[in-house]
Amino acid sequence: MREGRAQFKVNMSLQEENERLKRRIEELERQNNIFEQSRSPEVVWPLPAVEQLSNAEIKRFGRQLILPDVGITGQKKLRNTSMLVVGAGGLGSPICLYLGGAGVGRIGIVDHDEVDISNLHRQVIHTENGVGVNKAHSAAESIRSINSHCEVIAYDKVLDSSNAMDIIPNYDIVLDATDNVATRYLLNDACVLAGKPLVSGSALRMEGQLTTYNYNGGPCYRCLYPTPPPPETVTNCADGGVLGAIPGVIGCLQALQAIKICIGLADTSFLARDPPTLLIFSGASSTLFRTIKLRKRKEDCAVCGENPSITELIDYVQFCGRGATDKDEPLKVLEEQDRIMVEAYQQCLTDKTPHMLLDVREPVQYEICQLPGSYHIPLKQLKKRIDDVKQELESRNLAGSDVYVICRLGNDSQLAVRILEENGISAKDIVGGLYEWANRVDKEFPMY
Ligand SMILES: Nc1ncnc2c1ncn2[C@@H]1O[C@H](COP(=O)(O)OP(=O)(O)OP(=O)(O)O)[C@@H](O)[C@H]1O
Ligand SMILES: [Zn+2]
Repeated sequence: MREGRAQFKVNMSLQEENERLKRRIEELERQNNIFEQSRSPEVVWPLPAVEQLSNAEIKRFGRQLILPDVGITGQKKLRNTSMLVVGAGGLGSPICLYLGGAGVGRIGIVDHDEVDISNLHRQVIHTENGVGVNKAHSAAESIRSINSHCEVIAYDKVLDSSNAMDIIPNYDIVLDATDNVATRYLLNDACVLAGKPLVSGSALRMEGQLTTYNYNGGPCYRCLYPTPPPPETVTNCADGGVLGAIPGVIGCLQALQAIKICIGLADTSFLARDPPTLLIFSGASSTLFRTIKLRKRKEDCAVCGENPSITELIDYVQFCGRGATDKDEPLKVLEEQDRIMVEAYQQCLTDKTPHMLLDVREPVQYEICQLPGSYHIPLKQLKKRIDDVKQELESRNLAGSDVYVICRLGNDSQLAVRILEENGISAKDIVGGLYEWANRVDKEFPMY
């Protein structure tokens, strides 16, 4: 018996070692790929400077060239500048289209993800034909079809601590078009270390924000936000929704800001004022735009301060409690015993196990689809409406029975279970929510 257990332990540690080595090989292959890419014979580093614009370029950029703010000098600067766009999603789409169209000489695009049909309402650089294609490659193709003179380099990988310093120092201006906190800190630190301005945007629901970090002696992201928010308080487009035109507006402004930095117009822009400014866009309000002054660079900032404690990239997944590919890493705030799989919940239904199903999605989502018999209270109202839950349990003759909690992806439902348990109601989370239900139990269930 004991021998069997010892053998089991040996097998486990061999298996773990095997997994670790596999991960290491993958990591080395990834780094090697980037190295190969940056050394590929067609790509010359740094971007070779062009002294004169060709007749074809003068014709193509005529409408832009006659602007006194641009002129031949500005157009040549664009031609001789390389910009890195991280994220080819809602923000990255207009950024890439306008930078490519404007005549930026070299554009690098980083994105590990593939185009999904639910991206197309806002990620306008991709098409239905591109569904399933890596977004960096899909965006690169679109730019090339708009401006074949633009040199586009697609990096079909996650930008992380292992590769950021191989990529970022090669570019003049960096644009953050990503959607997660870990990448925001990574980009910030990498841009400070490499001395690059970072044009940063964000968009969610009907709102967007824009600012430029590490530019003109201004603050970096860490000067303003030294510590990341708790992972469970961060919402992304998949959870919160977004109207397509919102990242459209912010992405266009990011492209404009990068162009202004490049041609030397940004110093007179409100975004480079002293103190620097954050632009807030509220798509639902009548005024649309407002600006707020940001604090100046912090002398004791951990990365851009006088005596920085961060002098190389750190582990941002650990620092933020959540990674860049948050789709693959659902929140995990509960212990196993407080959660059940969708198949087990289906079994509860078959066995008629006494329980109440609580759906904690927003009303607008609940209207789209719901499981029969579910009781609905949005997560935001749950704390105030605990008595309603208790009354509903009583009116269904279920007092003391478990409450099973469901949401769309299985994140909010975990937070709801915590609230219920804190209030003396026995509750369990349905892992992966309706998404997993639709995937594994009922293929006909509509998913959005
Ligand atoms: N560290 C990273 N490296 C490479 N690409 C990244 C990184 N972090 C985020 N991205 C990319 O940034 C893009 C952000 O796009 P967007 O905010 O529109 O969300 P999405 O992930 O495409 O959409 P949804 O959340 O609706 O599925 C995504 O394509 C994502 O893959
Ligand atoms: Zn700083």
